[in-house]
Amino acid sequence: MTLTGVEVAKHNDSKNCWVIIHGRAYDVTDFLPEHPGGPKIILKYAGKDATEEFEPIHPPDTLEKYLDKSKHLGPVDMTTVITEKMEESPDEKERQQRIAEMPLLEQCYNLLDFEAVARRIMKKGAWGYYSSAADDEITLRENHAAFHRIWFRPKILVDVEKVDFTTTMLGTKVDIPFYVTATALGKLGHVEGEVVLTRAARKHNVIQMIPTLASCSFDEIIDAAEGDQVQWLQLYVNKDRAITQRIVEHAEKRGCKGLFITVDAPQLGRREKDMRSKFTDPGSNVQNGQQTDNSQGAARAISSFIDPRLCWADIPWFRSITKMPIILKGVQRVEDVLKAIEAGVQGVVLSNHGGRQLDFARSGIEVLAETMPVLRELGLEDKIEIYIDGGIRRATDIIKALCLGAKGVGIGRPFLYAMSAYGFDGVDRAMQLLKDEMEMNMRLIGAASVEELNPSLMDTRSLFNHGSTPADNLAYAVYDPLVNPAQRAG
Ligand SMILES: Cc1cc2c(cc1C)[n+](S(=O)(=O)[O-])c1c(=O)[nH]c(=O)nc-1n2C[C@H](O)[C@H](O)[C@H](O)COP(=O)(O)O
Repeated sequence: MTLTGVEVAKHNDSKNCWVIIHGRAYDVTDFLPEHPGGPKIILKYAGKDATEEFEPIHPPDTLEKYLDKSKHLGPVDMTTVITEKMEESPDEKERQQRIAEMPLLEQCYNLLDFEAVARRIMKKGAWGYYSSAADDEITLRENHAAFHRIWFRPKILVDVEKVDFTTTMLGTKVDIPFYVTATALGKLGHVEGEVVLTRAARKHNVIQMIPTLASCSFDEIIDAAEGDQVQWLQLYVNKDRAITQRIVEHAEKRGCKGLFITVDAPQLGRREKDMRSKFTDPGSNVQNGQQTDNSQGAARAISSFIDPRLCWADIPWFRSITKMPIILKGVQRVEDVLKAIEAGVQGVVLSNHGGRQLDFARSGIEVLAETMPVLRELGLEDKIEIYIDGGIRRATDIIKALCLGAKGVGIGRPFLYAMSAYGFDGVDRAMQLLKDEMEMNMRLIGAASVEELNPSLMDTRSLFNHGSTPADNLAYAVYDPLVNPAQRAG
């Protein structure tokens, strides 16, 4: 039986709450207290069409999987639904104007150009989620700044007519030593979400790491791959291990070639830009009488399932449930790299989650520089594949990582920004720019293949010296220079 918009609109409060998603009505009254994002955001759409808000945050099979069938109320005649077309706010009008004036794709010459465009044209909530990092975002900026403390010692008179920067990662041959790392909620930036990254990864023969918290369903992303395209799974371990086992076994069955267990997020970091952008709207009637839970940015809202008990004792269990190579993503000190080798995993990603977790964690490149000499001294450098991510924006950053001994690097935000601003063409251009930079810089450093990249090509003496810690933008923005009490009194 087809419902009308008027009928759905009658069920519009916390005692009786129906919503419309993709033209079908659902009774979510009983689900309100269980919603990881809190009841508030659902009640805002009680009795209305919630599709636009639902879409970027939830994979399409969410309601099928998690809402009892008895609550699926059937189709709604959408011609009878009164959509409150939010009168375009002045902000939205200005944003549309910036989109109309945005630079041509060809005017983006490097990965940071995409960030500049994305910042101007993305919706506040989406920009807040992608760009945010933990606390004062010092580590976010350190990730990029650390590369600027490493200088090259290039060789000359080397025949570099032919430069080959292909390599292998976990046994897969790739065109260039980077992969698309896991970044959640792809549909915040682009209506198609993560499958855009899948198509670009295929075109450039690089690997995509599929996030647990993708907007697209896992199977959609797998199905978007073609031929022998390789994908890895990034896993947030669920408190309910049976769910985790199901996810891992399904990923292996669907052909994933690596299990990247995220180990730096027993709780998601406090990302204030993300939190702020959740409450830029002038508030809504649903806050009346509701304890406003403003601790929820998108991150907190979608991550309450993550298990903070995850520990080294769990690794044998993971090895028992899958044949996929296991990589620990988010390792931040050499002692844990040694433990990872002992635990028998195949790799680590030296990473601080793009600065989104522990602020003042060191950059992946610095931890790499700490790690490799120790592994070489112990004769362990071939026992495990080492990756890094965080702040990689130039091919010279990739080359520095490989010179220090990394197998490859993960890149996150740049591809999100390129996708959000220009869709597939943006990601395609971003990857091609890196390939062009890689070819040029390998020639200029005097290396014809990745095998020739080694520590002697660099001067890393300043790398460990944090004298130039990134400016503390937030504190300086609010810092009150009036130090003399008399002045204050004035
Ligand atoms: C930018 C970004 C990064 C996220 C990310 C979402 C965004 C928008 N998310 S998060 O919401 O939970 O934090 C994930 C995630 O799902 N899982 C994960 O392992 N890393 C996550 N990361 C971290 C990512 O995998 C890389 O470690 C990080 O992005 C590398 O730094 P750059 O962005 O500077 O390349």
